[in-house]
Amino acid sequence: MTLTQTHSYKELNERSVLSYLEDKRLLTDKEKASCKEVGDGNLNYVFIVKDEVTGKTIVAKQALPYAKVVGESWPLSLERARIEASSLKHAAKTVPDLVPEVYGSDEDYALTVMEDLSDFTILRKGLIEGETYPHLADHVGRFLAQTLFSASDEALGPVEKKKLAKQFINPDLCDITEKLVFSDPYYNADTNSFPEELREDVEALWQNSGLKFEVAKLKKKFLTEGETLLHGDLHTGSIFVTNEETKVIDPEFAFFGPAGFDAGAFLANLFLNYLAQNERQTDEQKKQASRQYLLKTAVKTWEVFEKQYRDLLKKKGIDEQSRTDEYADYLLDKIRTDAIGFAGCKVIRRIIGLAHVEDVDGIENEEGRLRVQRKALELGQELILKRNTFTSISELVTWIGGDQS
Ligand SMILES: Nc1ncnc2c1ncn2[C@@H]1O[C@H](COP(=O)(O)OP(=O)(O)O)[C@@H](O)[C@H]1O
Ligand SMILES: CSC[C@H]1O[C@H](OP(=O)(O)O)[C@H](O)[C@@H]1O
Repeated sequence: MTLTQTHSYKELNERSVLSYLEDKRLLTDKEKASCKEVGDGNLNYVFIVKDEVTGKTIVAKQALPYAKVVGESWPLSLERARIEASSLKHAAKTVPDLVPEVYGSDEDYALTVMEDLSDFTILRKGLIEGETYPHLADHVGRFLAQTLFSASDEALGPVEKKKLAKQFINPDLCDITEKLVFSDPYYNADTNSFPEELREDVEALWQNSGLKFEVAKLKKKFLTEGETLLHGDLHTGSIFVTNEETKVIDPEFAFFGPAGFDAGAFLANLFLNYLAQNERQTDEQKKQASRQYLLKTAVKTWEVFEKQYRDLLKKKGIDEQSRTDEYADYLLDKIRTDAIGFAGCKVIRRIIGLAHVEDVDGIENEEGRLRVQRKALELGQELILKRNTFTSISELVTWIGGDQS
């Protein structure tokens, strides 16, 4: 549903969002409702609203005209709210069970009203606690296969694909990724944030011209290869989980980019948690169990993705060229190699760049935290430099398990 657009943008708060929702008939009576802002992300407000008359809860997410984490000095287009709502609706066509239902969106207010997932846990938080989720790999593998295939040239044909791509031109948010993932961590940028103790390691990375050349190639892919519609920021803070279900949220970075980017982001965040568990978990058995789970999840996610993507190409590929086994081999090799390289960039940005992850930064023991940060920098660089040498994610994970203990 498109909510009637008769107003200009206003930043909402816990009171005014209730008036707004009552006005749009998404709430019975604002006097019999409660609201809490719970946004812990870098960019937006997230209001959880309870209608005390019906007992139902909904979520209203509003984009701010600037990056919340930085402040008004970093202006950002409100377009991202439309892109997020459109992306969720697009994903719902193929994986309705893996995204929150969108009840309405309002472009003027940069607002999306959606299903409340408060009964779920943010995957990053669960993994930090050493939790495991039996269906996660199946669900994320299916999410990747279905969403990446459904917007590709092979599924839509070039004309329909370009028409869809027009709706997901996302310059501001792509610019954030271009800077924070592919540029700033590789020189002495103001946005960077790392402890002084890491300076030597970071400066060595800045001196590594071979590495920087490979990052430049990966950045070029991100800038120019509009293969399919991406989530654009598929880290473990963008995934809600229970033991049975998985929901992918927060696709405001969606755009047409290289197909390996989302898998790379997901793998990078599993690997960061894997490294962090070494210092977080004191019980040796539990440590091994959770680390094994993380590596197995990486492998299984890829296997599910690859099998389903191959099936989709074969059954739904638009022309004969895209239905051959040779073409599937070629495409999946490319996606895997790119994904490993992007994973490396995503690991490095979380150590050197502006936005860090709780998995690592939340390690209380400073020496332990620095050990993990150094391991992550090593791993990130190896992923980028060796991305062409791995013939499967299973081979990559075996190497990580043996080398990066
Ligand atoms: N549909 C939802 N149901 C319940 N909580 C949500 C929902 N969407 C977001 N949240 C909460 O808000 C937080 C920030 O949401 P997110 O979409 O990641 O915002 P941002 O774009 O600012 O990163 C999430 O970590 C989660 O705690
Ligand atoms: C200035 S935005 C930094 C960072 O935040 C985004 O993540 P999220 O919205 O999930 O908090 C994205 O990863 C950006 O690179």
